Amino acid sequence: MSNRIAILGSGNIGLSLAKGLIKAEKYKPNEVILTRRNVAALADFAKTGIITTSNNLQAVSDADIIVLAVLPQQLNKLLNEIKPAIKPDKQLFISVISGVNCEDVRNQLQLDVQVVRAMPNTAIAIGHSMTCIGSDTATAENIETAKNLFDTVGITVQINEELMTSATALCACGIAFFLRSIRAASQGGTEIGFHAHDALKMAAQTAKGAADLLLQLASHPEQEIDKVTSPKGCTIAGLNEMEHYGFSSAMIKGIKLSAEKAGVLYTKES
Ligand SMILES: NC(=O)C1=CN([C@@H]2O[C@H](COP(=O)(O)OP(=O)(O)OC[C@H]3O[C@@H](n4cnc5c(N)ncnc54)[C@H](OP(=O)(O)O)[C@@H]3O)[C@@H](O)[C@H]2O)C=CC1
Ligand SMILES: O=C(O)[C@@H]1CCC=N1
Repeated sequence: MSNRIAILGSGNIGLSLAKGLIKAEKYKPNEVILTRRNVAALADFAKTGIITTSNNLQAVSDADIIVLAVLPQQLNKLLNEIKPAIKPDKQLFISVISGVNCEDVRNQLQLDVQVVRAMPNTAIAIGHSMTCIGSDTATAENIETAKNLFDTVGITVQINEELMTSATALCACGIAFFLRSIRAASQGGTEIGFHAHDALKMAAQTAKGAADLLLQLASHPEQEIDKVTSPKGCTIAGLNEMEHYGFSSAMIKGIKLSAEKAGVLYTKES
């Protein structure tokens, strides 16, 4: 079998993954197979040498790593379709689908396939994903294979499979939460005098600096905040006003609700 990866379901996250893997030179374009039913929507990718098809069976036959990247409610139909082409001893399944356990995939297929779950975010397209990896029965070698793959497109951590829905909320949905925070900051910036595009750039770079302070210095947010809040100053005034309006509480409640929702996205009967 050739060194090929098939991504079944080339929507937002499937395409982001493909872009990231090719950018990182983990795969050549002709080693990546993208599928979706409306294959015409992949025409731009086909022009770059990536294999695009609506034939999931053929894609599975031709690949040794198969990424499941359809919506939870689309999964069972897809698994029923690809079952005849699966070689359980020779292929690794990586599922990025929220709310679907490795066991759910095996039960639907009625095959003892190797499944690793991965929860990336859309920053995978530029090599900056936070990806959580987990499995129940996959071999250490296959978990390592999945980890190596996602290591090329960001940072990975291995977690217990039970925490995958929490990882979905914190990291996969999380990127949207931080993007919304940056948009809100830029809107504030526009109210106080900056043109929108300048305000957005200033807010985004400020957010990047905040994240890098934590990642590079391994410090705690409050440690870094204490360095900014001069006594009787304007930072503490702004921060406290935000807290009066429930800033931290809103983020915590949003993440909790996302995690609850992530746990019920898939129904076995779908
Ligand atoms: N978006 C994100 O940031 C993240 C999403 N996820 C998970 O990834 C999965 C996909 O999400 P997302 O990319 O946002 O969703 P999208 O709707 O953007 O992508 C799903 C894709 O699957 C395709 N598809 C549906 N049925 C089939 C089929 N039978 N065969 C082949 N392709 C099919 C659809 O195209 P067509 O209709 O043309 O077939 C569509 O392009 C979800 O399970 C989600 O939980 C995980 C982490 C992050
Ligand atoms: O919103 C969703 O359901 C998907 C899962 C994680 C990110 N997007």
